Amino acid sequence: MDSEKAVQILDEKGITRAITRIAHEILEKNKGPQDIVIIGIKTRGIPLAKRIALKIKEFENYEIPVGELDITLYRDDLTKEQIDPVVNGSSISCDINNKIVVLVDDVLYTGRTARAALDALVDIGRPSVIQLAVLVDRGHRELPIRADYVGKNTPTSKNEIVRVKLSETDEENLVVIEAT
Ligand SMILES: O=P(O)(O)OC[C@H]1O[C@H](OP(=O)(O)OP(=O)(O)O)[C@H](O)[C@@H]1O
Ligand SMILES: O=c1cc[nH]c(=O)[nH]1
Repeated sequence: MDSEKAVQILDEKGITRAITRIAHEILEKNKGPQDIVIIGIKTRGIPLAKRIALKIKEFENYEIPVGELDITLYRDDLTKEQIDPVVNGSSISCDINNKIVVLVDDVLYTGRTARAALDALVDIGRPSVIQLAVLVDRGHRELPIRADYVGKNTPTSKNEIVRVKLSETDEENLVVIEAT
């Protein structure tokens, strides 16, 4: 851990256990893997989405399509001057119309990223249901958003930061809370 003030809340095994549980819960809630599309929100939602899909493949021998969503253009704090039409890193090659879309992100905090993701999704298609899976719910919602699947509920104070590190993006797997 880099910072002396950091407190580890999940190690590599804990992250894997949380992903395994979320994969089981997704299958249970939706009565199997049919018609599910998993979409990761940039940045760390994408590797988490792929890990969940891989678990479902292990359990059910069923390949769930995985997409990538860039919510940058849908942020509610984006000013007109910041809007750059070339910023669109979304990559969703499968049809999401009438599908069960499971959005995946690493941290749920104010809910503003999840809200932006909903806007981005409805511009792409009309899923039958949209669900939300997060590795960590740290509270402090500013919008009426809740997650359907939560790896770990972690009460935090507003002057803390939850930092998720994944081997795909950060070369290690852990979640820490840091004081700012
Ligand atoms: O509920 P919220 O208040 O919106 O906070 C949660 C979001 O904040 C972080 O993203 P960040 O904007 O830092 O981008 P990153 O994922 O690319 O690091 C995190 O990955 C979530 O997407
Ligand atoms: O603590 C936080 C808040 C938002 N996003 C994060 O990744 N961590």
